[in-house]
Amino acid sequence: MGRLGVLLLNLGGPEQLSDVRPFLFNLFSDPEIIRIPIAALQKPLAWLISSSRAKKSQANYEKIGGGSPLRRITEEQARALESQLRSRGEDVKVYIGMRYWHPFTEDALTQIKRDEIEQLVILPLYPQFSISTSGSSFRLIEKIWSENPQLKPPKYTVIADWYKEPGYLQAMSELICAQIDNCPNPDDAHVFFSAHGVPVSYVEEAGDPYQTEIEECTELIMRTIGRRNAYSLAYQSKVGPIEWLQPYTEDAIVELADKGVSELVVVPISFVSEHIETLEEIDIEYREIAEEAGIHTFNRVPALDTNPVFIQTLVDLVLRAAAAPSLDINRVTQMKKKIKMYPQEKWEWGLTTAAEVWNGRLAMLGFIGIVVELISGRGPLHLFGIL
Ligand SMILES: C=CC1=C(C)c2cc3[nH]c(cc4nc(cc5[nH]c(cc1n2)c(C)c5CCC(=O)O)C(CCC(=O)O)=C4C)c(C)c3C=C
Ligand SMILES: [Fe+2]
Repeated sequence: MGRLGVLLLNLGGPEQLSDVRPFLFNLFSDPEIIRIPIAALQKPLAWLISSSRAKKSQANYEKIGGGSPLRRITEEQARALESQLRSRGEDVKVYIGMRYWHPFTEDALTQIKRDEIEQLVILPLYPQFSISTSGSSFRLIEKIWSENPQLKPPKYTVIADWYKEPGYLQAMSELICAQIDNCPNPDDAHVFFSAHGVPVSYVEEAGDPYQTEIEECTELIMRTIGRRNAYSLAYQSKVGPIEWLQPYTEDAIVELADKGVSELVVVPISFVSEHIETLEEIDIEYREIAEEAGIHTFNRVPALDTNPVFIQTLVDLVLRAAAAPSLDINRVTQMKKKIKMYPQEKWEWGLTTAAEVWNGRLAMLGFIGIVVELISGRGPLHLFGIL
């Protein structure tokens, strides 16, 4: 084997308050995050939404010290993984490719080329696959390589998901058990998984396997724990007016309290590092909701960060992937996404799926117009200088 590279994919986060707005602009410019029916409107809409959300988002980042810890933690994970792999005799370099902030995926791929990496293992730091996370990064890599084919290493393989890995399940179980044992009545503690949500349409229309993988993951973790504690799953961090996966975390907490649950062990499930949604949303907002609802013990399970069992799992994943036949991005995406209606560009006459899609797109345009007017106080035609 020639020189091995590992590319860790992650979302990225603003490092200081002035980064928040451009970070949000990058995020909302991604059609895998917010799907604008007309591509030309993606950037103007991203600008509008990021501008209107920036203040609220900045206030939240301010509460956790003025920025996201994601870059620091991902760098620590990369260093830990690299040193473990090197101690196994591998000639390896680990890179970080963030989707929406520094260090960007584009820069990582350029550096990988410069370093003459011969075999690359692409490893998303998301245990479960979603179109909006790993899927978006895979699509970006494909785009960069198709525009600049010389950046593509001679050999590469992709790890699509890894939530079934025994080491990951073990590490999560140990962290959860420690928090169960910290409860006054450990047997009565309710294990409450909170996953980052996605819009329902991602699952029902675009075929995102995310919900299925999250559900399976919680069951596997509970089986690994092997205790009789009650458990449930809810979805957090909803953005915008459309329906996201339910139940929503804030509602589920109140419902559990109404049913008499008073000791909660809260498990962030879709991400392996501390970030704004653990440090602010769970630790501050949801804790407050729980306390008001009468829950007296709210033990949040820490993220894996550089947990040694977790890092060992990443080592095993990389070595196994490097030794196995290559999986390319298109095959992985096809395997993951059972697309029912997107993209749907070919027009057919009649009551066809294409007609439905275009009806939906036109309805969405009308809806976007209303949102633009609500946010800016001016109609879209005025706003874009058309009237
Ligand atoms: C598996 C994890 C994640 C999924 C799925 C996901 C989907 C998703 N997110 C948004 C909108 C926002 N996400 C934001 C930040 C953010 N999201 C994740 C993870 C997932 N997102 C992370 C790790 C972070 C960064 C955290 C940090 O520490 O900086 C934000 C910005 C923060 C805010 O303003 O609330 C937005 C907005 C959508 C729309 C979506 C699915 C379509
Ligand atoms: Fe998100």
